[in-house]
Amino acid sequence: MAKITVNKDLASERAKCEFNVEELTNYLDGGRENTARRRRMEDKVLSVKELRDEIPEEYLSHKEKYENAIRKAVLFYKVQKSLDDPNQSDHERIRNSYRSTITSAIFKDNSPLTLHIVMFIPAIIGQGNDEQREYWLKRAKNMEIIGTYAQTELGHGTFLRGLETTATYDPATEEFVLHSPTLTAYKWWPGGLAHTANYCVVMAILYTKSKNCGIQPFIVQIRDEETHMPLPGIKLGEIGAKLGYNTVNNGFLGFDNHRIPRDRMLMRNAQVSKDGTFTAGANSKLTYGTMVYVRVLIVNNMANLLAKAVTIAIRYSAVRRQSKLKPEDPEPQILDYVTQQHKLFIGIATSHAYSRTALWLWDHYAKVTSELNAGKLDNLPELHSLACCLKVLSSVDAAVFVERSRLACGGHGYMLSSNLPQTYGLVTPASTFEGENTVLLLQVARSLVKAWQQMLNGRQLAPSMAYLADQKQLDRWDGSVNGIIRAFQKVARGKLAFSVANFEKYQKMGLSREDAWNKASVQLTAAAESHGRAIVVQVFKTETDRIASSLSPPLRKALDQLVELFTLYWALERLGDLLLYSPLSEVDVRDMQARYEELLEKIRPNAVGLVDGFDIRDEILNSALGAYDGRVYERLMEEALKSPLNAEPVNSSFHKYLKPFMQGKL
Ligand SMILES: CCCCC/C=C\C/C=C\C/C=C\C/C=C\C/C=C\CC/C=C/C(=O)SCCNC(=O)CCNC(=O)[C@H](O)C(C)(C)COP(=O)(O)OP(=O)(O)OC[C@H]1O[C@@H](n2cnc3c(N)ncnc32)[C@H](O)[C@@H]1OP(=O)(O)O
Ligand SMILES: Cc1cc2nc3c(=O)[nH]c(=O)nc-3n(C[C@H](O)[C@H](O)[C@H](O)COP(=O)(O)OP(=O)(O)OC[C@H]3O[C@@H](n4cnc5c(N)ncnc54)[C@H](O)[C@@H]3O)c2cc1C
Repeated sequence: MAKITVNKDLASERAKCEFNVEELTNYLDGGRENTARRRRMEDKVLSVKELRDEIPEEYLSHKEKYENAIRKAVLFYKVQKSLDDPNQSDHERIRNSYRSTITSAIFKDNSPLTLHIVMFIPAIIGQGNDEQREYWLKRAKNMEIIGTYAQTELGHGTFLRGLETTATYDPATEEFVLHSPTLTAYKWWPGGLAHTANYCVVMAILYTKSKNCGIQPFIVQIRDEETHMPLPGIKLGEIGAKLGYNTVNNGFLGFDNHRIPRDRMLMRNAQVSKDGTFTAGANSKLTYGTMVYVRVLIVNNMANLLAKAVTIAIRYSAVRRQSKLKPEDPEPQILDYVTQQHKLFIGIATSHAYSRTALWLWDHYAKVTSELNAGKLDNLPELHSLACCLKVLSSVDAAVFVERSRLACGGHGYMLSSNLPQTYGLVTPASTFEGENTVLLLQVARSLVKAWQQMLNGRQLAPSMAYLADQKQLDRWDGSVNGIIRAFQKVARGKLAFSVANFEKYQKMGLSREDAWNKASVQLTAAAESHGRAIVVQVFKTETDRIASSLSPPLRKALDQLVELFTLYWALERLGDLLLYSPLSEVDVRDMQARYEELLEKIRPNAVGLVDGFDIRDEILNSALGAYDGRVYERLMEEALKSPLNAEPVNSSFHKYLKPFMQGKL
């Protein structure tokens, strides 16, 4: 194997690291064996030469990008399938894949098969009855059919009860008639819908016996299995170029009285019998289950994407030298500027916070799902609320800290060859998809207001909200991490109390419940956000304490520093709230600021080790700035030379336009 020459600054950073990087990687993977398994899988995928791009994706046309993505998606799927362990349960498979970022080595802008894996298959699992699962899952898992999840319409994404696509049952033929009565009823957005999928799960308003029976899922064939032509009564196309996700093939779909057999309604929850009788499910919101599942997965996806961005930015900051700290000294590494540490170390801590939270949430999701399967629905509302608030916080924080990582790389962060803009393109839509963030915060607020009323009635609260009933005053600020967590809970409680009071006040003033809710909604969403912050900080601390207890002291210390940094960062960001709702004094604030700065200094020697610990290979980072060897300038030039404009010394436009223009002939 060729010896790698590592940039000397990066090499000396690695020499400084106080803990064993491999131990950190094993900790993140959940054990040495998991690290080994992940690496074996990466080796195997990366050994397939055809999965690499010869021409960087960004220089392909829109159509070429899609065709290239499909070529790779098919090959990638086959390689992955050959590595699949059939003895793993779905729960284990997903948990074990939480640290896998290998998809990024193949697609800078995501795969056109994403929705098949992430939503079509899970929708069949969650919404199909046993018979339907038996038939459709086999076909979907073998890739005999490719599907997507078609819910959003041109006119409605958030408000599901406002969807316009109808599925009207015709007992004479025992069929549903799918119809898009208006332009705004067209399905719009589903990934893979345009030219990839031949089936989809369509969410439509069911009408039977002339009654609206709410939104139900239908499995609908949209293209011929042989020719791939759209079926009669189906209008299909692609929605066009976007900020990111350009290889995901998002599409539109309209129905012109398209008929499907009765057994294509996914009937795990609600059913329509042959004569058109509708039987409702135990809870109509079980129909929304696929979204809950993806919201849970998004938390982890955000942690991984942020780990990528911050790895690139930290390594670059160790290599990049700029300006002067002291006139007599050489230019320092930009990582020595405390402002740079302030921009980036929080990204490392945040990725850790959400990867721990994501695993905790996934286990909680699996527990509640098995209860739901046994007909016990009590914990569904809390799961919905948790999935909403953690999806919101993880997507917001990831977008902010990925963009901050990009800005921290100066001009070079603007280059696509840094892979930071594309990474931002992958995180930012997560604030919109699977439930727009404000809307989800309002769902969380709704559950908090309900909990508040339950508390006043002396009823027990769900575990994640139990702190609301804690009436004890926080009479002394002790500044410890646990003390700050309690203070965050007091903030959430105080903001909730304030918004409930306002909500009630507006109603007493004569506003309807709905108008009062709308008027109080800025405060309500703020309370929901604070509730989420309190949960993330607490889960990060307790899960780190629980899992890291057996680690070596130096690694344990480094992880504790990240927990403390994360806690202090948010305390300082939310000073106004803490001053309002906790016994924080000016002296305490100054103390926290000093501790925060000390922490930056303590983390500084470990910064490169911490991102090396994420163990994200160069092929996955796909970045001229972030590669392990730190050959930043050489890679930037190598990538620049790949620009098609550099293939010839004079471009033909010179002769056609510039020269005549400059000579006054045009
Ligand atoms: C099988 C193998 C899989 C392997 C996978 C492994 C790895 C995958 C690898 C990588 C991928 C990882 C992660 C994924 C990353 C990226 C994702 C990729 C692509 C994303 C593509 C995007 C897809 C989409 O966006 S799909 C469309 C999503 N759309 C939405 O989310 C719409 C949002 N709107 C709503 O949810 C609802 O309209 C609403 C806002 C909740 C309101 O609904 P409504 O009916 O009006 O209810 P309300 O009246 O407000 O409330 C009534 C009552 O119901 C309760 N409620 C609401 N929702 C739920 C729910 N979901 N569950 C339970 N309860 C719910 C609500 O609280 C209220 O209760 P109350 O009356 O008691 O107060
Ligand atoms: C990259 C990407 C991929 C997607 N993939 C899919 C897919 O595969 N399948 C699919 O079905 N959909 C998909 N979607 C669609 C996505 O789920 C919707 O965009 C999302 O649910 C938001 O709906 P909307 O676009 O209608 O926004 P809107 O609901 O119109 O939101 C616009 C604004 O109105 C505000 N607003 C709306 N309702 C309220 C309210 N009740 N209270 C306060 N404010 C409100 C929002 O906060 C926001 O500021 C995808 C979207 C993106 C960006």
